[in-house]
Amino acid sequence: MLQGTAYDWKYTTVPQKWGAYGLAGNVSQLLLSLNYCDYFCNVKRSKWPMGKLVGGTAQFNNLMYLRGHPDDFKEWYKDLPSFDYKRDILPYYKKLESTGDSFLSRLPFTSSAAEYALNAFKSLGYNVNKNQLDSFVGFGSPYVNIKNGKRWTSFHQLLSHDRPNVFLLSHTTALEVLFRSNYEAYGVKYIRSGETVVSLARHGVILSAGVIGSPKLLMMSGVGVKSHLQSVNIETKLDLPVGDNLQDHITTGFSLVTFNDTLDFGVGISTMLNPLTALEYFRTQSGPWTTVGCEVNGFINTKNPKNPLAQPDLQLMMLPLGIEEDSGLYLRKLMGISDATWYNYFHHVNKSIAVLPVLLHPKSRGTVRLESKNIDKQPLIDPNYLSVEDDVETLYEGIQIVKKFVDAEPMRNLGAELNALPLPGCEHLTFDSEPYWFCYLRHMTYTAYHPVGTCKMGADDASVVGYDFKVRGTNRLYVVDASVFPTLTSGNVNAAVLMMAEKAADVILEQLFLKTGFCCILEIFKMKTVCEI
Ligand SMILES: Cc1cc2nc3c(=O)[nH]c(=O)nc-3n(C[C@H](O)[C@H](O)[C@H](O)COP(=O)(O)OP(=O)(O)OC[C@H]3O[C@@H](n4cnc5c(N)ncnc54)[C@H](O)[C@@H]3O)c2cc1C
Repeated sequence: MLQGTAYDWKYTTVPQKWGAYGLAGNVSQLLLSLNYCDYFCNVKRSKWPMGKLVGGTAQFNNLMYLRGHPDDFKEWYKDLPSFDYKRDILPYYKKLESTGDSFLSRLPFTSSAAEYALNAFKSLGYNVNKNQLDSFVGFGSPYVNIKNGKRWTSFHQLLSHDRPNVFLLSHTTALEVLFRSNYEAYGVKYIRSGETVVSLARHGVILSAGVIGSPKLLMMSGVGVKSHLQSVNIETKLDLPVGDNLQDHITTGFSLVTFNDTLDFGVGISTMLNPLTALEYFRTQSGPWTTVGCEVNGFINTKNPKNPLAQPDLQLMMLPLGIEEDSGLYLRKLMGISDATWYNYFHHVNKSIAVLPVLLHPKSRGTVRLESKNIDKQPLIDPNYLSVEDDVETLYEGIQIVKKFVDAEPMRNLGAELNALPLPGCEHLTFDSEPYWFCYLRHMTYTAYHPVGTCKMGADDASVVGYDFKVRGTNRLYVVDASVFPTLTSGNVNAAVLMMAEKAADVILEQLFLKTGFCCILEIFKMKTVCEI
C-alpha cells in the first residue's frame, strides 16, 4: 500500500518502443518513430516503484527470498579465474540465513489455489518438492522474509541491534559526492530541512542509493558518460559507462487463466476486507493478511528441460488473484494499465489467477540518464524492453507452459480456461496463433520489479566498479546495491543484494585494514578477520 505514496520515488520509464504497449501513456508507433512523444503524448510508461524510506524498496517488496543459481554468479565473476561459488558466494548467503539478519520463513498462509497449482505442475512432470532456496529447475512454495506475521528487512535488522557506529539521518537527500583532485572521494553534500550540508568521510563513501539513485548521484557528481554529462552541463571528472547496462526481469500473463466466478480460493477482496480476517491476523499473526502474493514458484530451462542443474531461463509465479479482483480500484493503477486495455480486456474477466512467466536473463539492455542537472528531476529511465527478439521468443515458451498448465487435469477439473477476450492492439490476429502471442507479449509487458546493472561490477571497460566495489579510477568511493549486478540473477533479486552487501562489507573492511589497520595478537589467527581500523 506504500506504492504511489510519498514513500515511493514514483519512477516511470520513458515510452517503450518495443513493448509495454498495453500500459497507460504508451503511444502509437508513428508518434514514437517521429520522436514527438515527449511533446504530444499524454506520456504513459512502465511504473517503477522504489522505496523512498529507510530500508529502501524492501519496505514494500513482496518478501520472496531466492538465492539465484550458481551459474548466475559465475557470469558475474567471469573475469576472475579463481572464482568459486561455494567459497566466494554461498558462505555469505549462509551467514545471512543463519544469523537471522535475513529472517526466513515458509509462507504463513496459502490459498487453496496453491495446492491445485502444484498438482497441475506435478501432472506435467515437474519436480514439485524443490528446495526453494536455490533457483534450480522445479516448483514449490517460496521462502519469505516474514517474522511473526510481519515484514523483516535489513531496516528491521539494523534497528534490532544496538550499533554505536551507525548514525542515521532520515529526511535527507544526497546531492553529490565530493572529490579531491577529481578522483578521491572525501565526503558527501546533502540537503536536509532545506539546508545544504557537507559530511566528510574519514575512510570512504559507499553509495547504496539503488539502481536509479546510485547512477544518478554519480552523474550529478561528474562521473558518467562524458558526452551525456556535457549535454546536461556537468563537468566530467571521470568518463565511465554509468547508467548503461540497465536490465530488468519482464513478466506477462496477468488474468490469462480464468475460471467461473463462483470459484473461491479464499483470498479474494471480500476475504481481505472481512473483519474476521483482520481478527485472525492480530490473534495469530497469520491468515490471508500475511499473503505475499506469489504462492507457487518454479524454474524452467526451456532449452534444456531435462537437466535439473541447468541455469533456468524462465521463472513461473502463481498468484491466486487476477488484477480484475478489485474492479480496477487499485491494482490496475499501480501497474499503469491503459484505459483501452482495462475496459476492453481485464474489465470483462470475472475470476482469474495469475500464472506469470518471468524472463530471467533478458538480452535487452537499457540506460539511465539525467534529464537535467536539477536533482529534483526524475532521470530518464529506458529499459528498452523486448528490443532483442530472443526475449520475446523465450517469453513465448512461457506462454506454451501456461497453456499446458490450463490443460492439466487438476486445472481442467476446476474449469480453467485461457482468456480469449480480444486484446486491444491484437484483435486482428487469430487467438492462440503464434502471431497473436507475439503481439500479446509486446502489449502485456510488465516489470517484475527487479531492475539492476547501472553501475556494473567487473574488470572490463563496460564496468563502473571493480570486483572490490570501488568506482574505477577513484579512491575511497564504493557502490553497493542492485546497480552493481553485472547481470540478473535467476529469481527475485533482493536476497542477492543482501548477500552482496555482506560480501562488500568484508571486501571493503579488508581493503581499509590493509591500508590503515592493525591487529591484536590473537585476532591475526582468525580467518578473514578485519581488526581495528
Ligand atoms: C513492488 C516490488 C516487489 C518486489 N518484490 C521482491 C521480492 O518479493 N523479492 C525480491 O527478492 N525482490 C523484490 N523486489 C526487488 C527488491 O526489493 C529490490 O531489488 C531491492 O530492494 C533493491 O535494493 P537496493 O538496496 O539496490 O535499492 P533500494 O532498496 O531501492 O535502496 C535505495 C535507498 O537509497 C535511497 N536513496 C536513493 N537516492 C537517494 C538520495 N539521493 N539521497 C538519499 N537517499 C537516497 C532510497 O530512498 C532507498 O532508501 C521487489 C521490488 C518491488 C518494487
